[in-house]
Amino acid sequence: MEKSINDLVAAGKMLPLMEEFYTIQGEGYHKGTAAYFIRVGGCDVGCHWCDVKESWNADVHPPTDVDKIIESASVFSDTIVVTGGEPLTWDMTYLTNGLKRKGMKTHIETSGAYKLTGQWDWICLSPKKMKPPTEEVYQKADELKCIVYNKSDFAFAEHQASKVGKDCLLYLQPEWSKRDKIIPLIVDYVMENPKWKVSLQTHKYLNIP
Ligand SMILES: C[S@@+](CC[C@H](N)C(=O)[O-])C[C@H]1O[C@@H](n2cnc3c(N)ncnc32)[C@H](O)[C@@H]1O
Ligand SMILES: Nc1nc2[nH]cc(C(=O)O)c2c(=O)[nH]1
Ligand code: SF4
Ligand SMILES: [Mg+2]
Repeated sequence: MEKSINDLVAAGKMLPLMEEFYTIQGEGYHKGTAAYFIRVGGCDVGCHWCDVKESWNADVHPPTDVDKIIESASVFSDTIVVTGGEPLTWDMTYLTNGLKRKGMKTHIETSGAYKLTGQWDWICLSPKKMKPPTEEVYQKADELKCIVYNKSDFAFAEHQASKVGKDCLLYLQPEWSKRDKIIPLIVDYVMENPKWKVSLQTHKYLNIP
């Protein structure tokens, strides 16, 4: 029994599901768009400021039938955001094939630290110093969303921006706990470097998930 669940997880037919919720995409280019979020557990990137540390340990999130996840996701809206945890810890092929068959638009929030799997209409790449993205994901990213926690993150963001495709949108997002200090720096930076745009975690201001 144990083994067969592990096999199904390895095949991407079951995933450790942390939560699913219908909300408004709060961040980046699609901010303001109603979307159904699928949050998959498991991440070992280890960002010290991560706002969903409860997602890290996959073992506490029940392996869930991906067919059931697809069924519940397609009820609410046609935009599905897969996040985590780090969704690319797992094989996203089966999940996204199922969502595409239902006519859904598939979006992913990822650090890009692991092999890109799945069929995506929108890839939000949020690179982390601890475990940088794989080379292949840079050219596939639709938006690059760099988190700014301190001044040195601007240089990291510029280096990441040098690796993405020419049409990739560039966002700087303040780390939430440091927002009062960082927002003024981001504002100045974007005015001086207008290829960047500001992204805020607007769902936290709206008091929604
Ligand atoms: C929780 S992560 C999950 C997806 C994936 N592991 C990743 O990091 O992209 C979702 C998004 O929230 C951002 N994020 C996480 N904690 C944050 C914080 N404290 N302040 C601002 N953004 C944060 C991440 O950089 C990422 O863009
Ligand atoms: N509303 C809302 N928008 C989001 N955009 C990215 C999120 C994430 O945690 O991946 C997120 C989230 O947790 N909630
Ligand atoms: S990669 Fe994403 S989920 Fe993992 S620790 Fe960093 S912000 Fe959190
Ligand atoms: Mg979030």
